[in-house]
Amino acid sequence: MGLLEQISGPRDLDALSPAQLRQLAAEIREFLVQAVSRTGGHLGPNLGVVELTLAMHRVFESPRDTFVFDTGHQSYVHKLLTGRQDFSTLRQKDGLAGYPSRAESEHDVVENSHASTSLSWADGIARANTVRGLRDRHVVAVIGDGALTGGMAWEAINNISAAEDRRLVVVVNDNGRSYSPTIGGMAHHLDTLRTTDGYESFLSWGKRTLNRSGPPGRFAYEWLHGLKKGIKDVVAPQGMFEDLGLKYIGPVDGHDEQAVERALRQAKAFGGPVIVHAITEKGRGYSPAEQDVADRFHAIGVIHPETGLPIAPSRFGWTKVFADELVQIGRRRPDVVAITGAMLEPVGLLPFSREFPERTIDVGIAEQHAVTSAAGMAFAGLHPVVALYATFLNRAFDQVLMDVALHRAGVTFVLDRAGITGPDGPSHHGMWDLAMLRLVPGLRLAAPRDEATLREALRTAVDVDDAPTVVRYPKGSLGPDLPAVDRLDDVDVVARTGPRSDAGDAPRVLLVGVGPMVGTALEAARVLGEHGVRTTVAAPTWVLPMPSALVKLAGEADLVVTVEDGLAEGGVGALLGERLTAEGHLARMLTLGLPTTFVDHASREEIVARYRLGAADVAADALAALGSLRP
Ligand SMILES: Cc1ncc(C[n+]2csc(CCOP(=O)(O)OP(=O)(O)O)c2C)c(N)n1
Ligand SMILES: CC(=O)[C@@H](O)[C@H](O)COP(=O)(O)O
Ligand SMILES: [Mg+2]
Repeated sequence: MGLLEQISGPRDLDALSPAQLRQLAAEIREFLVQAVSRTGGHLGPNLGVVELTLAMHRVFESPRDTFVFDTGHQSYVHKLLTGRQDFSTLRQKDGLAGYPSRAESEHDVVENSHASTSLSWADGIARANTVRGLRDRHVVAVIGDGALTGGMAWEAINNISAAEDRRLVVVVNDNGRSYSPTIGGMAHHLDTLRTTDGYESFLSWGKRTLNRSGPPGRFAYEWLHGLKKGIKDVVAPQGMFEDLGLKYIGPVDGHDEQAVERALRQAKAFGGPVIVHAITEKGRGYSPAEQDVADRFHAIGVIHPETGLPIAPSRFGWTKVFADELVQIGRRRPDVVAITGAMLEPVGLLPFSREFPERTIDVGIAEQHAVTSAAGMAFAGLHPVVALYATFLNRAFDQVLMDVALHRAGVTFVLDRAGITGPDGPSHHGMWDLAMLRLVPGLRLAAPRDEATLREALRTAVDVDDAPTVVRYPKGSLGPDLPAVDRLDDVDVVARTGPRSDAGDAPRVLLVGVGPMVGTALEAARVLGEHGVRTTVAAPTWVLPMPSALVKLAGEADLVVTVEDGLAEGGVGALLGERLTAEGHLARMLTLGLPTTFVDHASREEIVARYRLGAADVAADALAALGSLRP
C-alpha cells in the first residue's frame, strides 16, 4: 500500500518524515499524471504545487485555518489530501469538480475560478476573524504570478498591508507563467526576486571565506549582515512588498517541502500579513509537460500518459477559424491590433502574434484594463480586437459600457467559449454575455452559426469604427456550413419545412436559432415539417440590435420559438418578445435557453439534454405549444 492511500485527512501528514514526504510527493505526481490523462484537466498547475500544498497542510490546520486558492485550478493536491482520492469522474457530470467546491468538502471555500480574487476573499475572512476575536485562526491564500497581474489582487494588497494584526499568509506560487510566460512590471519584479543567484552565491562565498579564516568574531558577522542588507537592496530590490508594509519571506524553493514548511512556520509565527514567495515549476516531474513550451500542460484533454500526446483531435474549430481570419484582416489593415488577457494561445491569437508581434498585446489577467486600454487605442487611431473567453468579460461590463460604448469607440470583442462550455462548471459557462450586452447602447453583436458567417461577421465588425462590436461563438468543434436559402434584409432564412405556404390553414412556426443553436433549430424544423407544421428557420447573425426583419417575420407567425445557449431570461428571444409586444403583435412565444441558475459541470451534450435544448425536445415543446394554440 502506498503512502497516498493512507492519507484520509491532513493530520495524517503530521507523522511523516522528510523522506516519507518526498515519497508521498512522488506518489501524488504519479497519481495526477495517470488520473488527469484519463479525464483531462489542469495537470501542469497541479504538478507544480505538490510540495507547497503538503507543507501548507502540515503547518496550518485546515479547515480551522482557511485556505483560499486563487482561481482554484491548482487545488487537486489539496483535494487528494482532504479525503478526495477518487478522480475517475473529475470534471464529469455529478463527479469531482475541477475547482474547489463547497458541496464537496469543508476544506473548500472559494469556488469562483475567475482569477485574482483570492486576496480579497482572504482579507475579508481574516478581517472577520479579527472582529470576532478568533485570533488564533489563519487565512492562507495561494496566488499565482499570473493571478497577481490582476487589478483586484492589488486592491486587496493595498488593504491587507494596512492591517498589521491580520493573520494572513499570502503564498505567491511563482512559476513565471500564466498559460505562457507572465508579462509586465510585476512579473519583472518577481523575476528579479527569483534570480538572486548572484546575491546568494556572494553570501555563501563570504561565509566560506570567514569560516576558512577561523571561528568568526562578532565583527565578522556584523560585517556580513551589513553587507547582506546592502547587497540585497542592490541585487534584489525586494523593497516593493516590504515598502507596502508586508513582511516578505523568500524566495524559497517551492519543491523543497522542508524549506517551504520553514518559511510557512516563520510566516505563521509573525502574527501579521506575510508574503511567502515560492518558486515552482509548472508541470514539474512530468517530462511531456516540462518540455511543452506553449503552456506546460496548463489545461489538457485526454492524453496518453506515457507520451503526453492527445487522444482526441483538437477540439477548438471556432477558435481556429477566428485565428485564421484575423491574420488575413491583419495583412490588409495595419491599424488592427489584438489584445489578450494572458491567454494568447487558447483564444487563437498565436498565429496573429507570430506575424504581427508588434501588434499583439498581452495585458495579463486584466480584462478591465484590456477593455479601457482598447478604448484608448481606438481613440488614438487603432482598431483593437479584444479576444477573451465570454465569461471573463463579465467583470469588465462597466468598461464596455462607460469607456467603449459611451465614447463610441470602435473596439471589437471576440468572445470565445460563449454559451455552454462544459467541464469547467458554473464559473466558466459564457452564458451571461447576451443578456448583459443587450443593455449597452449602440453595441452590435454577432452570433455566427458556422465558418462562413464567423468570417463574415469578423470582417464586418472590424469595419465599425464608431461603436463596440462583439462576435461570440462557443467552445468546441465547428459543424458544416449552413447556407441561407433566402435573405430578408440582414436576416438569413436557412430552411422552410412542412406544407407549402399556400396550403390551407397549417400553422406557421418561426424557429429562430442563435449562433450554434441554428443547427438544432434546423433539425427541430425537420421534425415539425413531418408533423405538417409550416416552419421557417431564421438565423440572424447580427442579433444586437434586434434586426427589424426578424421582428417582421416573427409578427407573421402563429408561434415563435427561439433557441439560444445563453440565458433565456434577458436573452435574444426575450428581447424579440419585448419588441413584438411593443409593436402590438401577440405572437405565442417559446424562449428556449438556459435558466437563470448556476449550471454545474458536465459535457455540453449532457447540459443541452438537461435543459431540453436538443432538437427533439425543441420540436416536442413547439408541438405542445401548437396543441395549446388550437381552438
Ligand atoms: C479573470 C480570469 N481571466 C482569465 C482566466 C483564465 N486563466 C485560468 S488560469 C490562468 C493562468 C493563471 O496563472 P497563474 O495565476 O500564474 O497560475 P498557474 O497556472 O501558473 O499556476 C488564466 C489566465 C481566469 N481564470 N480568470
Ligand atoms: C480559462 C481557464 O480557466 C482554463 O484553465 C480552462 O480550464 C480552460 O478551458 P478550455 O479547455 O476551454 O480552454
Ligand atoms: Mg503562474
